[in-house]
Amino acid sequence: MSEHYFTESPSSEAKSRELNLELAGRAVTVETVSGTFSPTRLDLGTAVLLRHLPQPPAGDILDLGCGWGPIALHTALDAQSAEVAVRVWALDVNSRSLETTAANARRLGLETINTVTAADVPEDLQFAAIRSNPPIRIGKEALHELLETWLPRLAPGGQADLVVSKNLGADSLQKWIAGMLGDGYSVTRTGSSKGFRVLTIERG
Ligand SMILES: C[S@@+](CC[C@H](N)C(=O)[O-])C[C@H]1O[C@@H](n2cnc3c(N)ncnc32)[C@H](O)[C@@H]1O
Repeated sequence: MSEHYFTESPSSEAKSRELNLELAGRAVTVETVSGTFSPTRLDLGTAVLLRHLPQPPAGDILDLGCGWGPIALHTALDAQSAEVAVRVWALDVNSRSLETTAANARRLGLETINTVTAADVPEDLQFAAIRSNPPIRIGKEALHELLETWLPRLAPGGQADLVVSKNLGADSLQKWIAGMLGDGYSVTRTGSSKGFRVLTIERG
């Protein structure tokens, strides 16, 4: 049986490859590996999100479900160019994803990226920004649990940006997030491109 990209410890043979792409306006070469999400190219939804993201705010930024790291790498590169002090928490359940993101951060000399599992994140830490192409395929219940865990950890004034395929329920997810977070947050669709929605959550 083939493994899911969200397997904690992939057992299939790890086949690495290099991808040349542009992140935060810079031509870079990164490593990807089989057994992680979208190892052959930058995912289309992630590309939509990266084009949409504002300059990162200073502080702690969460890449929720980092895969091989495109969102964390883009954020750290963008912060470096703008001379904004960030600490990027690249979080995943998949050990191979975490190793690959860490290798990519080293390759690009980005010391602001911290690769972590949920247990490594201090309980009282709040995030100035949360960025994610969330793992819709883990199922509705698990996805809701994941978002319920992390979205309330936005700091006051913080902003989360999520990209979700329209066909995979972006509009109903937007309503569910608004209901789950309640007063004190706004949840709006701020982008729509190539079948993907960007949902932006702001904490007042
Ligand atoms: C759609 S992929 C996006 C990967 C990467 N950010 C990208 O844009 O290419 C979602 C990621 O979430 C991870 N994931 C699944 N369940 C998770 C959980 N409970 N906690 C953290 N990450 C999880 C998966 O392993 C996967 O890497």
